[in-house]
Amino acid sequence: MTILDKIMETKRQEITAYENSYPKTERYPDKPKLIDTLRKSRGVISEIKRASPSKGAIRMEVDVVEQARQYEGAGAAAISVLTDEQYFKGSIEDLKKVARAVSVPVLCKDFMVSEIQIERAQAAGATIILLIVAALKDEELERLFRYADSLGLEILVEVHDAVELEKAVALGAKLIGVNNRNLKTFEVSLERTAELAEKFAFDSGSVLISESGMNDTADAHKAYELGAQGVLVGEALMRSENPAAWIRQATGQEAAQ
Ligand SMILES: O=P(O)(O)OC[C@@H](O)[C@@H](O)c1c[nH]c2ccccc12
Repeated sequence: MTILDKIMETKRQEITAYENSYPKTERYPDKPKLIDTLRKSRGVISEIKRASPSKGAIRMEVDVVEQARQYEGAGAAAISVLTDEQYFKGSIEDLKKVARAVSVPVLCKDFMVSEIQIERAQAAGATIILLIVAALKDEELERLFRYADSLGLEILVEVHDAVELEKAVALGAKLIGVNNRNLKTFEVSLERTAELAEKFAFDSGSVLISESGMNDTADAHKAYELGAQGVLVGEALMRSENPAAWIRQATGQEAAQ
């Protein structure tokens, strides 16, 4: 059983305890659409990630609001918040706190298998959800995509190979993320972005986002050169003493030191 299988199994158990509906009671600061931001300029989707199955603890004690404000202040295109508790030590509370504090798009980073999680993410202030092609049956992927779309959410569709990319395109996904990390083996390589960028229809109006494994801002520049319009960065920003400078360097607002 791969780690992805294991996470999905846990997730299916976990969500049985969720409430049946999440009324949208709280108002969060308005946020633009990530697709509009990325069509205008390249950007860093900056992640709040306390821990991960592949790396263990990264920064368990992070002040998520403080971290998110630094990201936003440096011009992050969006903020991604891990909400999975068991494997990533995040929470829906982390997401709420961030969504209240910032005016950039907020991505609920979790393993979606059901509509109820999507409602919960939106009620917690997320404007984007993630759907991982490798984790879903075609029918589930399509159903969850349509559902999130009908709620006015943006959907980042994550792919890892050419077959998955075709599925994302067939769905009509506008935000397509190439995960450089294989969620089954943990192997990481920017080659995944290189390979799928060759097959990507850049004139289609969709944008390519290169996810994971950016060790430094030079990696982000490489991803942009390959055609990515956005990069999704977690660990490097969480470990950086100056995440704001990292983001500015990655977007070319500040020279590398
Ligand atoms: O910390 P990194 O290597 O910069 O990666 C960030 C992000 O891409 C990664 O957290 C991620 C990408 N897809 C996911 C799906 C589920 C959980 C996590 C992820």
